[in-house]
Amino acid sequence: MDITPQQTLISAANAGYMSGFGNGFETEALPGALPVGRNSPQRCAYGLYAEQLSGSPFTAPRASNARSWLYRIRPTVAHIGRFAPRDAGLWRSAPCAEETGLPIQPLRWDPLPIPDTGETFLTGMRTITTCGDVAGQTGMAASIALVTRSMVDETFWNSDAEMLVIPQQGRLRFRTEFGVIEVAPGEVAVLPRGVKFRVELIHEQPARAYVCENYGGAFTLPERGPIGANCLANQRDFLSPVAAYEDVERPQLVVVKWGGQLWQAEIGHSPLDVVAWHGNYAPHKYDLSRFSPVGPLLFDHADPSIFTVMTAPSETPGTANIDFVLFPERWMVAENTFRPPWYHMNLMSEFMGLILGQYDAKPQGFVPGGFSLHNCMLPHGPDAEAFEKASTVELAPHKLANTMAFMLETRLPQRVTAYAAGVAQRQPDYEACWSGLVKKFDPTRR
Ligand SMILES: O=C(O)Cc1cc(O)ccc1O
Ligand SMILES: [Fe+2]
Repeated sequence: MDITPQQTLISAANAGYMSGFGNGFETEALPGALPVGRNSPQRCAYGLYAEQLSGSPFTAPRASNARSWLYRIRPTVAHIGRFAPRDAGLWRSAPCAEETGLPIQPLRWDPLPIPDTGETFLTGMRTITTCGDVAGQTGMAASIALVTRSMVDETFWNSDAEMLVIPQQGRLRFRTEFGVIEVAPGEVAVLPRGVKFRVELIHEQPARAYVCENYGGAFTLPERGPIGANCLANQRDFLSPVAAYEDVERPQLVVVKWGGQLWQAEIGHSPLDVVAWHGNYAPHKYDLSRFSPVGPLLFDHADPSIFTVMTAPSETPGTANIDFVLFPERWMVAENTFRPPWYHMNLMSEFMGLILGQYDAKPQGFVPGGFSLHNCMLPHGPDAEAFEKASTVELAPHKLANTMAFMLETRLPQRVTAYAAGVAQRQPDYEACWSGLVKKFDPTRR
């Protein structure tokens, strides 16, 4: 693990992970820093302050109750000065009813280019869609982060949302108050609401990442139903970091997203000062290649919900605020079946991205780093080329290799930002991909 010259990392254990989704972890960077058998001793070891971070109401049912205890050099109240508003650039939050002039239609974009300017994870955020309302703790935003430089002497927390980061190019290091997480394309990181972090590039290679802000209840693993205890995303493959802290005294910027706006304050020390922590509210990462897909073994195309990696439920059973769905490498074996996605319209609103390779329903035009939006009750499905091929090909077992697409599916219609509507990478003629679907009907031929 690299230590940038600006950092003064005191603890040695800064690149380790602990396994398990939502486990009750405990980890300490100095021996004996964690109190034993209690949370709030009269005096903590090493002169640390005890602080609780609650990701759910105290009274939430056990299955969704999330909190951690942090033992830190200074409590968070000592990490904030007087906050002043900060320009959010192209970062937007719901409700965001910008005038776009776009008619309703499926939309698709080419990858946004990595800029020449120095952009951090915060300044490089470009929001594409929003839905719901941050103040109502419902809905989400889909953004692309274009990162060309590391954050230095700057930390951030998001009071509005849990953040799911899906790198597509370049690697990212999240120095969080819980420890260090590194992710590469093919992996994802989840930063729970309120967790402080700084984002660095690895070897200063620029990065492009899809970012989902979940304004609602936290992502969890989907129920497995008849699938049983194994396959899909397995608990043990989710990794949370071991404790690592900075004892740094120099000017720092603290940036907070709160109420759909950015705020910043200057302080004199690093807020990433947690020496030990325990609990089940913590950032984590997941390697998408660990997802074990389950699908139709004989005929037909199952609903894409079989590929749900994580789900953020709403109050209505089975109606997710967000489903994070992966279309991974897999064998296609169904007999006498049109194997790609069927044509359909849907209550849910679908934002899709492509991490690598090619997506079977859209062999052309949907390229790695690109994204599409199939909104509530708007038609979509395979393009004409995919239809032609899939309805004439000889059906042998076939491996869909070199492919990794994902979908953020939300119950709420997504609104496109003015930036995304106007950006040069929006494909003005996306719907033309279906224009070759000509009438084949012939009542005299079965
Ligand atoms: O390609 C898409 O748009 C996503 C999608 C995948 C699938 O397997 C079924 C329906 C669907 O919309
Ligand atoms: Fe769909």
